[in-house]
Amino acid sequence: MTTFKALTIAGSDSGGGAGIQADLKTFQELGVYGMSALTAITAQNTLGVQGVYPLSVEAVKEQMKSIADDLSPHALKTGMLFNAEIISAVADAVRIYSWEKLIVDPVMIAKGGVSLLQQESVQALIEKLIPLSYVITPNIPEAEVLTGMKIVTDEGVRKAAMSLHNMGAKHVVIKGGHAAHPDEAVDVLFDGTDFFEFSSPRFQTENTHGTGCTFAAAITSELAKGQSLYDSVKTAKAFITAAIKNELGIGSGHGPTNHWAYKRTGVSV
Ligand SMILES: Nc1ncnc2c1ncn2[C@@H]1O[C@H](COP(=O)(O)OP(=O)(O)O)[C@@H](O)[C@H]1O
Ligand SMILES: Cc1ncc(COP(=O)(O)OP(=O)(O)O)c(N)n1
Repeated sequence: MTTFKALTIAGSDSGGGAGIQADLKTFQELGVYGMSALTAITAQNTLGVQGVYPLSVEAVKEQMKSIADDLSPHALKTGMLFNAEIISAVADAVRIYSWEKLIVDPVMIAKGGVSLLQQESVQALIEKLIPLSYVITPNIPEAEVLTGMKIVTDEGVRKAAMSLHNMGAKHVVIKGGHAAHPDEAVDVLFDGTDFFEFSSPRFQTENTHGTGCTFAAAITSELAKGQSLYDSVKTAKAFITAAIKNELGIGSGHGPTNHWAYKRTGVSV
């Protein structure tokens, strides 16, 4: 039996709802062996981010080398990368180690407004990492920063997806958590030719901390297992919908999602 392996290159969320912790919980729930290369440590809880401590680029490089030397991943995702030096090191590693199926979740700002990516590093993301990506998974504000477009309509989402594809991303998934639809949360996949929509009811809840990380990690897990991108996004949408719907209700701010829910309850969308 093959053991499918996935790697997350991201920051630590001490509160366990987002970042590396969300990614590893998702990999585990979806039956994939999870590995991590930490880029930064955040002191964080459901109330916000209290501290950000980036690791040295050498520390990030060494973790990636250790993994490459022994435990080659079937797919990998990036989350919080924090600065241009780390972005460059990750892009180099993807090329040097011939890592395929790179999912770039272009994390920029945490819910409370704290920056998880230095503003001047956006260009490095565009020039170095996006062209290597198999899928990029921005939310709407991230897609706006990357494309320079203001996105207010469904047509705007599609134009931004085309623009990200033109930047070199093989596929684009624009997440709809921040869209204007009052009743639905709609994510849009663009494969360079066609658009596909994945929709769920929009839940009225404050407990959506880490939804973006979890959704991208679920796509990564399914791609690691060899599923098609369409099926991977479909499963990821069901996973995140179950995780939001069955909220844990912990913490007094924006609570984390429920990573157990998909396997325990199952949700088909
Ligand atoms: N209130 C909600 N109800 C249902 N699904 C949601 C809700 N908020 C976000 N989602 C879903 O969670 C995933 C992450 O979306 P989004 O919130 O846009 O990302 P991010 O956490 O990066 O800002 C997407 O699949 C989105 O459709
Ligand atoms: C360490 C770390 N990485 C990423 C995030 C952002 O997570 P996201 O899934 O976009 O969720 P919110 O921050 O919007 O709740 C993070 N907060 N911390």
